[in-house]
Amino acid sequence: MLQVQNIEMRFGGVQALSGISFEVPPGSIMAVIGPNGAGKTTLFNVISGLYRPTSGSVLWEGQDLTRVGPHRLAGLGVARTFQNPQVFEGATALQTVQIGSHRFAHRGLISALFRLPAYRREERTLRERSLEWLDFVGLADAADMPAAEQSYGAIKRLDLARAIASEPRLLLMDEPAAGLNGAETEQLKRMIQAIAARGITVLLVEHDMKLVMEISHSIVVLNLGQELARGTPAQIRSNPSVLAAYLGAESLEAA
Ligand SMILES: Nc1ncnc2c1ncn2[C@@H]1O[C@H](COP(=O)(O)OP(=O)(O)OP(=O)(O)O)[C@@H](O)[C@H]1O
Repeated sequence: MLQVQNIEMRFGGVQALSGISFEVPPGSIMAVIGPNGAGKTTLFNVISGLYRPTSGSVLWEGQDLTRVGPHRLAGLGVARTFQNPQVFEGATALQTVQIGSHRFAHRGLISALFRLPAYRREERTLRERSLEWLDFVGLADAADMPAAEQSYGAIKRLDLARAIASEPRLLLMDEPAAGLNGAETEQLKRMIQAIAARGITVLLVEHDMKLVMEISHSIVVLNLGQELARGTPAQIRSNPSVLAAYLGAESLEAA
């Protein structure tokens, strides 16, 4: 269970977030939405350990993520994707995904240097697992191609495969649909649903209202750093203050 508890974030005189609390039950999909400047990115950065909040905590399986720092997330079963993922120059698609699974590598330097059988076995298993995740995001054919030469949409899918390869129990997604076309967003929707169906908890920050309405079990609407509304897609869609004041009837009706 992810529990966001009374988060407050101040940047100098700017109150970016105040009194933000919600829970995400295991295996469910929760979306954070809101107009520009609402505080979504700030909240995402707090939950993913990038920002230390002014006050409040983010509990994941009893651990406070605001105290551990982003580099320790994988060890706690937490992974994140990026709005604009960077890939290593010269790395293949498969190698990019393997970066995600490397935390499962137990063999040390000596066995790597001498390529001992146990090391080779482990390498083969990690490679096979990474190939499975590449296949999951529809990129099996690109395994040995340079990651950097993939399309923007494919690099985002690669980033998702990298995150999932660490076998997280919680997946944080920063604007997964940004920059994707309709077909790619539809594919993303099925992937997120498949991920949640495996029992992985998903929290996403997203602007694409159609996607949010279709996949979320629960939605938090932020405005000016505060919670404006929270509920199921149907509740949010018919919430007059959300509709009228912040998202605009058009974008919700289109969803
Ligand atoms: N590092 C920072 N220093 C000062 N103010 C900041 C900082 N980061 C965010 N803010 C302010 O906090 C508020 C919330 O910004 P945030 O980027 O979290 O909103 P958002 O909902 O993600 O917006 P968008 O949809 O445009 O990405 C804004 O007023 C912003 O100017």
